Amino acid sequence: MSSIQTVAESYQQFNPKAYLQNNYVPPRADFSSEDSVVQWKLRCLADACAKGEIGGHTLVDIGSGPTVYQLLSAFELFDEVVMSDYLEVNRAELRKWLTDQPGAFDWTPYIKHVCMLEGKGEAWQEKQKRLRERVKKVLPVNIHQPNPLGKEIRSGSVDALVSSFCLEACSPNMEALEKALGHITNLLKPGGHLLLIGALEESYYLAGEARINVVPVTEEMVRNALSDSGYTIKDFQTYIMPSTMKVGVDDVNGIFFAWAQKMA
Ligand SMILES: O=S(=O)(c1ccc2c(c1)CN[C@@H](CF)C2)N1CCSCC1
Repeated sequence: MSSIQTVAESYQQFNPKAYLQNNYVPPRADFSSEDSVVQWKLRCLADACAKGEIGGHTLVDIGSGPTVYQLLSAFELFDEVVMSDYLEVNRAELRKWLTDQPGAFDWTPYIKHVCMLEGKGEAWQEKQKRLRERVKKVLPVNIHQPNPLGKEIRSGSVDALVSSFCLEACSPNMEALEKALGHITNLLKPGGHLLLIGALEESYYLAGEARINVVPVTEEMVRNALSDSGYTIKDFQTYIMPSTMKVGVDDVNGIFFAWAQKMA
């Protein structure tokens, strides 16, 4: 069995609800503190999207998981958004929220915070409604395939990518991570943008019964991988996870945010 197959096996036990509870409610989702990781991450995304350099027709979110918050700033800049995940349980969780079904995760605090950051005085319900309308597809994805989204999305056709906690959490080793980065980069038009978020120096995380191995990466490793894949790095920020947010669900030491542009 290949090491990629081993990764796929470990994800069969993945529980989206447990993952959401571990990471997206307090203390990690603490909106009361400016120093919290949730405020830092939403600010990184909002600032990059406010520069006026990112935009176009199609935005693809690679490895969405069961979360939508990563798109709250970027989606406004595109006509269509495609979300994706390897697991049907995650795609189902996304569709539950996108169609406002009972039991869907409540992203309201995140939507309200991004509306505040954008400072347009917009009602959060309006942004929520627009995001739900803008997401046109929720597709299966496999980053270890040369065409991660199959025939649905052609190489060189995508204006921008977002990807959060995916590459390092779905690859057996750094070599496979770098190949996977190359696969998703092929989806981008030359000059297209990548907003990449991930865990620093994390070796595992828990999601219910699942214990997932993670490739521990440093800032330097991520910078080198992006450069080797033909990107110019436009911004790179790191957040050191405070002890109050180390709650036993993983051994993450920090979070990185990278804004990179595919060289023409
Ligand atoms: O940085 S988080 O605490 C976070 C969010 C998700 C994850 C981790 C950390 C670390 N392990 C990852 C394994 F894939 C998942 N965060 C949660 C609040 S919103 C911003 C992101």
